[in-house]
Order: sequence, then structure tokens, then C-alpha cells
Amino acid sequence: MRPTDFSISTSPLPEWMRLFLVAAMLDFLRRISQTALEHVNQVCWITISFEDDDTCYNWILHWLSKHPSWHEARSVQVTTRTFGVPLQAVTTPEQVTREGAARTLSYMPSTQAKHTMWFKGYYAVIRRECQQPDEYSRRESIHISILTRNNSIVDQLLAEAKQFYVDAQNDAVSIYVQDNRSWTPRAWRQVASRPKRPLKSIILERGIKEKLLNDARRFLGSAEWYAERGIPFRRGYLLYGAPGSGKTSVIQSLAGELGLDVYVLTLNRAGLDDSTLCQLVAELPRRCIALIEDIDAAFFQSVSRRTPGGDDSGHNEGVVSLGKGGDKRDAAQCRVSLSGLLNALDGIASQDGRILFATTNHYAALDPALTRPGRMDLHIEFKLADKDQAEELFFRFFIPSGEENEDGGGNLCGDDGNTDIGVIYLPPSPPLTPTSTEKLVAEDTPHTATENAENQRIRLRGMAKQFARAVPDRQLSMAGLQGYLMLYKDHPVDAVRNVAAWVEQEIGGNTFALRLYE
Ligand SMILES: Nc1ncnc2c1ncn2[C@@H]1O[C@H](COP(=O)(O)OP(=O)(O)OP(=O)(O)O)[C@@H](O)[C@H]1O
Repeated sequence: MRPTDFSISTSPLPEWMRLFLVAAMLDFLRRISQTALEHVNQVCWITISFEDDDTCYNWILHWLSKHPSWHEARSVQVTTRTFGVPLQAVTTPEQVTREGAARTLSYMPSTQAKHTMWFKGYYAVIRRECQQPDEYSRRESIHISILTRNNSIVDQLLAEAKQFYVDAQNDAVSIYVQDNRSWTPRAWRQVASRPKRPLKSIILERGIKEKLLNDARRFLGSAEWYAERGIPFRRGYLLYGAPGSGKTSVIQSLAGELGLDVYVLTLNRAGLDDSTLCQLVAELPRRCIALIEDIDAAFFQSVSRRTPGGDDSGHNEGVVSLGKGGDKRDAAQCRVSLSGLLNALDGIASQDGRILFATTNHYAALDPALTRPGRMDLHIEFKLADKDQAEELFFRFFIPSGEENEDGGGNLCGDDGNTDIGVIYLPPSPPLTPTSTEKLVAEDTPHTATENAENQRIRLRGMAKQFARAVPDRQLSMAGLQGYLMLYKDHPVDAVRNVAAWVEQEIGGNTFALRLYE
């Protein structure tokens, strides 16, 4: 008998069983070490995750893009995304850009590799993941694992990232819209960050801006007052009137003054129904401006008095229509009922510090239930431009930057935004009233470096008055006038010289529009 035969025959177990036992043992050891590793990981690492449908995703991306560790990174993704902060705040370390300041590049973690960095002396590993659950949507997330047992490090990281972001946002208003990357919109996504627009750049009838600003400020500061009296802490503003009269602009400007972000609710968004609308509203932050633009158009396209799935043939409860044509596909896809919208409006206003703004060009077409006090507390009409507005627009358009505050004349609206409705007028500028364009042009010698700034303002005020004389009261929109002035950006004299002809042409061609809004 050979030795090998002997060993086989003397073993109490067959060969296959011994192999099985060895494999089982190895697997057991692997599992144990894996569990032990997981345990060590759990004990030694803290992982924080950020999903791209949440605002903090932008904070963290922006913070990472600025972190010095990207200088040494071996694999980074270059992006023109601004992470919701003003463009100038987002830069590569070397300010690399091919197209000048218009498209600034920044770095973000690549999805291809893990990144490592040090945060306050702690080692951190960063992973960025992208998923595409279906062809309509794409989800991103970032996971930061820090080698520490100290939870306060996480707090410090979050605080630093947020502060970074807030600093970059300092002079901007963030605009959020429904997240359109999924078929049913439920979440908000930041789409833009606009520079704060100074309230003084919006020229309205006397007292309107101040009324809005003071009312909103008083409201935001009176939570306790409402609570003590058991009155729902809500405030809604309906801005209605001519297109291009400054409704949207004033909301953006107020948002900047009040330090609130703007959440734009688009009711005729495909896929939106009563329940997703309520979910969206529930996702609004505590202090913000919720904006429904052209609320009448939303009615027409998508909002019906009947409940979704109700009887289409009902005579009294039919679709609210303004009598315009429309997109049947949208109407079919949007299933927001009037009662759903009313519930949503109450929801918007029901939580602390939310302010609702709605705009419309068709005030009369709105259902009284929508506009009743408690839902829309202040209704403010925006009219076509009057002569005072035209004059002020001209003056502000051409005054050199930084000098407008020194002008005393014709300040229509009390610019600091803090005055109450009684607006303080500064003394008018000295009279300068050229009676004809020819005279004005003759007087308009080129500006010289030595020309006194005060003289420039006086001259400009004179031109503004002459411009306003040619603009008929309440027949042209401020947007239209602004568009005209843009043609003469550096030529105020030409703007005055040609305004009469332009007005004639505009009014001749716009009689339909005028009839509509007069
Ligand atoms: N009262 C105003 N003062 C200064 N600029 C104005 C004013 N009204 C309109 N504009 C200018 O016209 C443009 C359009 O204004 P805006 O979008 O605010 O008008 P709107 O009333 O919201 O129009 P719509 O009803 O069509 O939405 C903006 O660029 C804005 O600067």
C-alpha cells in the first residue's frame, strides 16, 4: 500500500468533506473580518450624505469646489455650474475661463474616484454618486466620511459649508422651482441666484413700494401678535395690472430687502395635481416668498372647479376659462382643481413666515374665493406708466452709477424703502425746461471730465422732463419704455429727440393692447 492511499484511508472524513470544511471556515473568517471591519468603520467613521434635491447639496458642492484640497486632486470634474451662488463667487483656483467672466469654471468631485481631504486635522473621504432610476430622472448624492468619533466635527463642517454659501449669497436672491427632473414634481430645486435688485430701481406710483415693504416687514415681525390672538399667521399679496409694469421686479426686489428666497409655483406644470401640489407646499421652508405668476393663466390651462376625475360634462362646475385658446395636452396633464389650489394657498400661508405673492394681468377673471381677504390680503394695481414714472425711468437709466442718490428732484417713491406711505420729497432740481428737442440738442455739449456732476444731473433732469412730455399718460408700459431707452443706451439726447416718433408708432400699433388694459 502506498503512503497516500494510507492517509486517505486513515482519515475519518472523506476528501470532499474536508475541502468543504476548509471553505466554510474561510468564509466564516471572511464574514467575521467583514463584520469587524464594518464595526470598526461604524465606530471610527462618521458619514454624512447629501442628496441633490436638497438645498444643502449646493452648500456642500460650493464648499468643496473652494476647498484647497482640489489643488492636489487627481480626478475632478470640471463644471460651469454655479451651485446656486452668483457667478463671481464661483471660481477655479486660477480663475480659469476661456470666455471671460461669462462662464466661470469650478471643480466638483468626480464620480469616478474617491477623494480624500483633511478637515480641521481629520481625514475625510468623499464619494459622489449618480443614479439614473429612469430615463426622465437623474439623482446625485455626495457622501463624506470623516475618520472621527467626534460628532461635533460634522456640525462644524456643515456650519462652515453653510456659512460659505450664505456669504457667497450675500447680495443675491435664490430662486427655486418645482423639481422637473421627475415626472411628478414634489420637491424644490434651486435654479438661479439673482443679484438683489435695489428697490429704488423700480419706479412705481407714489407709496406702493413702501406700502408693500412695510406691510411685509410688519407681518414678518408679528408672529407673537398673531399667535396671541389665535389669528392664522398668513399674508398674501395679489399684484395685478398691465404687463411689463414691474410686478415681478418688485417681488424680486422685496425678496432681497426682506432676505427671503423665492419659490415659484407653476400650476400648469405637467404632472401636477392636488396631492403633489400639497406636498410641494409642505416642502416650502419656514420663511420664504411663494410666488404664483400669472395665476389667471394657470386657471385657464389647468385649474378646474371639479375635482380630478370628476364629471367633465357638468355645466356649472366646468373649467374656468378666460376664453383664450390653449394647449389641450397641458390641460389634460394638469389636474389641479380650484379647491386643491385653495387648500394649497392656505397651506402656503399657514406656516410661520411664509408670504404668498400672486400676479395676474386679468384681475376680473379670478374667482372671488381665491382673492378673498385671508388668502390675498392686499390687492395692488400696477398701471401703465404715467409721466412721472417715465421721467424717473429716463433719469435713472442715464445717471452715472453711484450718483443717483444725490439727485433730489422727481424722486417718485422715497427710495430708501423705509419711509412709510407718506413719502418724503426732496426739493426739486433747479428749473431747466428746454421747450424743444432742437434747443436741448443745442445745449447738450459733450460731457467733459471737468463738468460738474451736479450740472450733469441738472441737465439730465431736464432731458428726463422733456422725454416725459412726449410720453402719453398711462398708455405705454414701463417695460416698453425701458426697451426704447435700451436702443439709446449711451445717447440720451437721441433718446429724447426720437421719442415722439417712437410713441406715435407704438400707440398706433398697440391700440388693441391699450383697449385691453385701459
Ligand atoms: N415700474 C418699473 N420700474 C422699473 N422698471 C420696470 C418697471 N416695470 C417694468 N420694468 C422693467 O420691465 C421689465 C419687465 O418687468 P416685470 O417683469 O417686472 O413686469 P411684470 O409686470 O411682472 O410683467 P408681466 O405681467 O408681463 O409678467 C423688467 O426688466 C423691469 O426692469
